[in-house]
Amino acid sequence: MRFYKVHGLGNDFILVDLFNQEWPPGEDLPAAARRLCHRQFGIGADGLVLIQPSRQADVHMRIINADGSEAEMCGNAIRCVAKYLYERGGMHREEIRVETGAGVMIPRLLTEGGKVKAVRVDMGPPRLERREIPMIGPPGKVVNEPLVLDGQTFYITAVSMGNPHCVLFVPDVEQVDLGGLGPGLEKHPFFPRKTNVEFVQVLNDGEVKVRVWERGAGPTLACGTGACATTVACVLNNHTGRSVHVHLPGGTLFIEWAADGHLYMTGPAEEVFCGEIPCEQTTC
Ligand SMILES: N[C@@H](CCC[C@H](N)C(=O)O)C(=O)O
Repeated sequence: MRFYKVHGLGNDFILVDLFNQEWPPGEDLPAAARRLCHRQFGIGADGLVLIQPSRQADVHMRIINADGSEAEMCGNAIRCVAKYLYERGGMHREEIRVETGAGVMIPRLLTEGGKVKAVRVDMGPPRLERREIPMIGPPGKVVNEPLVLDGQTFYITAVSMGNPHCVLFVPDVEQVDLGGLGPGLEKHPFFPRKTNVEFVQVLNDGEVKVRVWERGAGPTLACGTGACATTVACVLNNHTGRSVHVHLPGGTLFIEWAADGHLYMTGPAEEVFCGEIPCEQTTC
């Protein structure tokens, strides 16, 4: 099977195009993702991304986290998918419709001299009702609400961008014990489908610094849906305006929560190398 190694600000993926090759019949997808994403025993990645035919859009994108769980949506992967389709998939047009577990998203290629410089994605509206996150508790939005973990109280804002996010504001992201707090918050009983976690330091009205603990992948260098959820949380807590530069360990995403209620994410996408996975190695 041919694959492409791609990343968005260091959030890296193994991209497999299933338009012209078949996923081996009977091959267990979660187990294959765990093996292929392994940093020492596999190719190494935060997730496995499959591109398949779709009935409602140009393509269907599936994202399997490094632990084998399937996510509804991935912001960094969708930019990589759009760039791949433009450059290698014969979809040489500005807008591509991508079906995801969170609905149809629309990436727009920003080109210069025929080369993709960045991708701007219509990420749709955020979902804020508690049951839509999903999160346990009474109806309503979850804005700056207390959550207790190991006897410590955190104030969280919950946002779904199709996938769940728990946003916490901190004075200094560098002081956060990501490996200590991340897993406990990800698997907190309040979140029946677990959650991604963003620690956010507000720099000014239009800039924040973020460190992410991703559901199913652990600490990553960037998270597109996380940057969108962060912007929404910032606005709901009166910390920033609606256009925010989100600085992540791997680089910066520009997020706008527009008047139409949709989030628009702009950032780069890179292809690093391609290769082939011998059939027997996809069997775990
Ligand atoms: N890195 C992604 C999100 C990937 C999925 C996430 N780990 C989940 O399980 O929801 C992004 O850029 O949005």
